[in-house]
Amino acid sequence: MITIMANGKINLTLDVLGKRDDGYHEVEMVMQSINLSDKLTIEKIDICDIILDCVVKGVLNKKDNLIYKAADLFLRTYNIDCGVKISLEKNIPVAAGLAGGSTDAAAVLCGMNDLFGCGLSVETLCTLAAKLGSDVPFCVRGGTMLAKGRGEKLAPVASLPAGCAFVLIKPQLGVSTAWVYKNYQAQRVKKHPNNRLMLRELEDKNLNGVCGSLGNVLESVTIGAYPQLAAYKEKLCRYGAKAALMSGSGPSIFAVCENIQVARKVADRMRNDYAELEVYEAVPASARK
Ligand SMILES: C[C@@](CO)(OP(=O)(O)O)[C@H](O)COP(=O)(O)OP(=O)(O)OC[C@H]1O[C@@H](n2ccc(N)nc2=O)[C@H](O)[C@@H]1O
Ligand SMILES: Nc1ncnc2c1ncn2[C@@H]1O[C@H](COP(=O)(O)OP(=O)(O)O)[C@@H](O)[C@H]1O
Repeated sequence: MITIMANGKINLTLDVLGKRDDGYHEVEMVMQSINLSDKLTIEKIDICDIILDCVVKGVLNKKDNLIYKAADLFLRTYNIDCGVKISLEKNIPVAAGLAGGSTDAAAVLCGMNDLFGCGLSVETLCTLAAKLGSDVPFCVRGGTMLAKGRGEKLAPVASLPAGCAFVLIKPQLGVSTAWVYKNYQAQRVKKHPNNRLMLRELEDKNLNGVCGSLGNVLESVTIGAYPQLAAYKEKLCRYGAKAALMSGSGPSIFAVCENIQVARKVADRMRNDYAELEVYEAVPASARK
C-alpha cells in the first residue's frame, strides 16, 4: 500500500494564442504547484477491479472520476492482471481552477508506477497523463513550469523567490473549464500576459516584477460572469497583498504576498468579508510529501 500527495496548482500567467483544429485552445502559461493537496492511498487487490473509496462533489458515477480513469488506463496499458483500491482525502475544491481532478489522476499514475514497480520515466508518465487531460502532465511533474500546446508541452523555469506566500480564495461556486474556453472571445481581452517577461522576472527572483507580470486572459470570461471576483482581487490588494489573479479557468483567486506572515495578516483581514480562504506556499517539482 502507498500514500501519495496530489498538489494543486495556480497559474501565474495564462494566455490563449488561438483555437486549434482539434477543438482545444493553444495556450502559453506559467504554472505553479502549491501545498494545497489531496491525499491518496493506493493498495493492490487480488480481483481485477478498481475500487474507489472517495466522495467528489458532482462526480456521481465512479467511471467519471479521473482517479478511476487514470487507474484503468494504467492497468490496461501495462496489462496488469490484478486491481487496486484507492482512497481519497479530498481537500482541493472541485472545478475551482486548481487542477484538483488532474492532480488526483497524476498521483494515481505516479503511485501505481511505484506500487507495481514499473520503473516508468517521468516522460512516459507524462505521455500517459496527456491522454487524461491537458493539465495532468504538469501535475505529474509539478514545480514551476512553462506550459504550451494545449498545456501538455512543459519546460521547467526558475522558481519563485523564496519565502513568498499566497492567500487563496476558494469561492463556493464551481466553473466548468469547457464552458470557459467555449465562451472565450479574444477581442474582449484588454491585456495579454507577457510570458517572456515573467520568465525573466522569475530568473531575477524579482517578486515585484513577477507580480507586475501576472495575467490570465480567461478572467475576461469568468470574472465577466461573476463580477464579485474582481472585488475580491481589489480587496486582497487593499489589505496588503502585492497583486491578485484568478487561477486557470477560475473561480479561485490568489494573492501574492512577500512572506507568510504578511499573507496571514491579509487573510485575517479578508476573513471579515469572505470566509473561504487559506494561506499556501509554492512547492517544488515532484514534492509529494
Ligand atoms: C484552464 C486550465 C489552466 O491550467 O486549468 P483549470 O482551470 O481547468 O484548472 C487548463 O488549460 C485546463 O486543463 P484541463 O482541466 O486538464 O482541461 P481538459 O480536461 O483537457 O479539457 C477540458 C475542456 O477544456 C477545453 N480546453 C482545455 C484545454 C485547452 N488548452 N483548450 C481547451 O479548449 C476543451 O474544450 C476541453 O473539453
Ligand atoms: N477526482 C476528481 N477530483 C475533482 N474533479 C474531478 C475528479 N474526477 C472527475 N472530476 C471532474 O473534473 C471536473 C474538473 O475538476 P477539477 O480538476 O477539480 O477542476 P479544474 O479543471 O477547474 O481545475 C469536475 O467538475 C469533475 O466533474
